[in-house]
Amino acid sequence: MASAFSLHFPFSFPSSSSHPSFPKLPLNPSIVTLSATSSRFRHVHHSRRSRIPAASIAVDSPSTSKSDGIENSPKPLLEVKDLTAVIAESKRKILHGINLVIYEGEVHAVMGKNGSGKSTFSKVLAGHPDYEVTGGSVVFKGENLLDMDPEERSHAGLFMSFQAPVEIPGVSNIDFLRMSYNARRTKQGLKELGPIEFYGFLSPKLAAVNIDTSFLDRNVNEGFSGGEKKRNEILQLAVLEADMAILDEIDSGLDVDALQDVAKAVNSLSTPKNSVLMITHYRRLLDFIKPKYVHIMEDGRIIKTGDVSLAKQLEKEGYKAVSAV
Ligand SMILES: Nc1ncnc2c1ncn2[C@@H]1O[C@H](COP(=O)(O)OP(=O)(O)OP(=O)(O)O)[C@@H](O)[C@H]1O
Repeated sequence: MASAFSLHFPFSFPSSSSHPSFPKLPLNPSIVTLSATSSRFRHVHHSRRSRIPAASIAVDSPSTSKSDGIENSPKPLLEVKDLTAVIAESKRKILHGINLVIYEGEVHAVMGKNGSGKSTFSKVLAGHPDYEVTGGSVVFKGENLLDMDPEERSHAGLFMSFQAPVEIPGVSNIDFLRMSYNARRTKQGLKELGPIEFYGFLSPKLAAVNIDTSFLDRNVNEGFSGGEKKRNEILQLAVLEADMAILDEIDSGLDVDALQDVAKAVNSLSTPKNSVLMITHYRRLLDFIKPKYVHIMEDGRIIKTGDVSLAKQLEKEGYKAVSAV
């Protein structure tokens, strides 16, 4: 389902980054929207401030290859256990118990029929206020993600790219990127970068994503084509150096060249420490960004996990070949 974040965008931002009333800047436009609407979300979780130790989560799925106890072996980055969620307004149950563990350095893909709950899953991870978590747990970098508001999730290193990136009238792309970047640096106890230093940091990233410098002075996503918005999302990801990128249909609406650019940029950001969870309908994306695991979602659950051959089977035989019903 297409995200309606842009329709709900409630802020009217000042036209300049130097405006004094712009104190808390979340780390991407989607998160801006989420933060602005997250009071209901906070209610749902009653601000439980418990920190669930990672060790308490043991998910038995093919994607949960256990750490071998060697000091430098990959650590789990995201651990989702029996996650259930409903639509806040109607209480309709959408997620029926998701189990998934993603280790550092891993790329996972989630595929599934329209309406199977893929976007809902990603939005629940982002803390979208349209959904209430009704059960289960999500641990990110050893901390209880469900206790964090959307902005905190973003500061913690979670990046979400949504199907329909939001537009932010009155805020230039470069101001937005710099403020977002500095907000995370501040959280990390690092000194903010001034405009010139930031431009030096940004320039190679523009080249990697193949975005023209003229996009920096335009308002965030305003008037951008679908493909330009997706590239811009990846530019944000590159700037924020997130630990975990959740990319919801990053391939939709992209021409072949744009798809390759975006994929190349995502791949260039990959390190042994960060991970990607991508939602897609098409195997062609997996030719460019190669996942270690492909998960099939059906009716709000992961019903099957395999490697990329699962996506090939889907393409040939359709979802009936893997359906649980
Ligand atoms: N905010 C909402 N309000 C009402 N219904 C919703 C909302 N969010 C999700 N749904 C419903 O939940 C179900 C799962 O939607 P979701 O967008 O997660 O599916 P999806 O697997 O991402 O689909 P697609 O492949 O078409 O993008 C759908 O029936 C959808 O209509």
